[in-house]
Amino acid sequence: MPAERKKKILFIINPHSGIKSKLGFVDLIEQQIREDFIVKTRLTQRPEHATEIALEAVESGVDAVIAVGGDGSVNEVGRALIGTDVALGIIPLGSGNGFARHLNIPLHEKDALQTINQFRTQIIDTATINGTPFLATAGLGFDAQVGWQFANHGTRGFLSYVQITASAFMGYKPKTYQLSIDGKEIETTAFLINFANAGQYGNNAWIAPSASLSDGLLNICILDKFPKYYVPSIIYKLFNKKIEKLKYYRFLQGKEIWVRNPDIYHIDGEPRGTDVDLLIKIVPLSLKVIY
Ligand SMILES: Nc1ncnc2c1ncn2[C@@H]1O[C@H](COP(=O)(O)OP(=O)(O)OP(=O)(O)O)[C@@H](O)[C@H]1O
Repeated sequence: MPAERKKKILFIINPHSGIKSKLGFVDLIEQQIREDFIVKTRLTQRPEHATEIALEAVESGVDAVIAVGGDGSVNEVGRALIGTDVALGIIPLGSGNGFARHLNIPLHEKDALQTINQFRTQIIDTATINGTPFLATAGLGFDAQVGWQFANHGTRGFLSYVQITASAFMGYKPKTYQLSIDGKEIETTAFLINFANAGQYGNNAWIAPSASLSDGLLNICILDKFPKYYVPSIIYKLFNKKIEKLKYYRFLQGKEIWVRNPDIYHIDGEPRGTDVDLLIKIVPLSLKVIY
């Protein structure tokens, strides 16, 4: 009987993500990944580089590309794999790691590497915003504000998120948005609006606890204007998967959403600006992931 073909996997390491050093990670891969895989590793040299490397890897016939980093890295690798049979693996070494946490991928590197050895896969939905793919969440309002400030902050990691969220909150004013969700028009003044494929921002802040990666729908989460004394309750509910019980929160579900000229937004935590309307669409069952 012919021996089973060895699977080819490429690790793409973002040295800039999170606060943990990636020095020594290549050695750890060599120690931990079983010999029945053919393994290569590459380091990114700049933003978007991971997408270029992953596209080349797809062309060369790999079985999986593993993003070593946070949600930004997962997005950059994942977008090259959408619609192919190549699996996305994740070693969560970012600041928030929201997508990996939603998939229950262990946060400890050695344990996360075991998920690659096991190579269990599932097919999930992804989404696009004006054609650019996202995997976990995209958002407007306060979400986008935090995304901008975090991208321009000198240091990464959870504590930087806490600092930035607190400073962005001071003086933040809710805005009015016009949306069309599967043809239904809505005008609303909101603190933030999140389009959730996966359930959390990262660091276990669950903005959409009931979001599913395989239901063919996005959760459109709206946090209305709220009095300041509600902040402790919002934080508690966000980190305990109870935000859907908050009276200033509501969510709808949809497949295709238009947003009229929102100014700034984020895609998987990475900030973007726009002067055109946004079209956000679910792409059902479009990406194979190792979980
Ligand atoms: N070599 C590099 N130098 C500078 N920036 C890079 C490099 N490679 C990738 N990047 C950029 O680093 C940014 C942050 O990466 P990533 O999102 O993985 O980590 P994080 O922001 O710390 O974690 P999380 O998104 O989970 O909070 C991304 O925008 C990515 O484009």
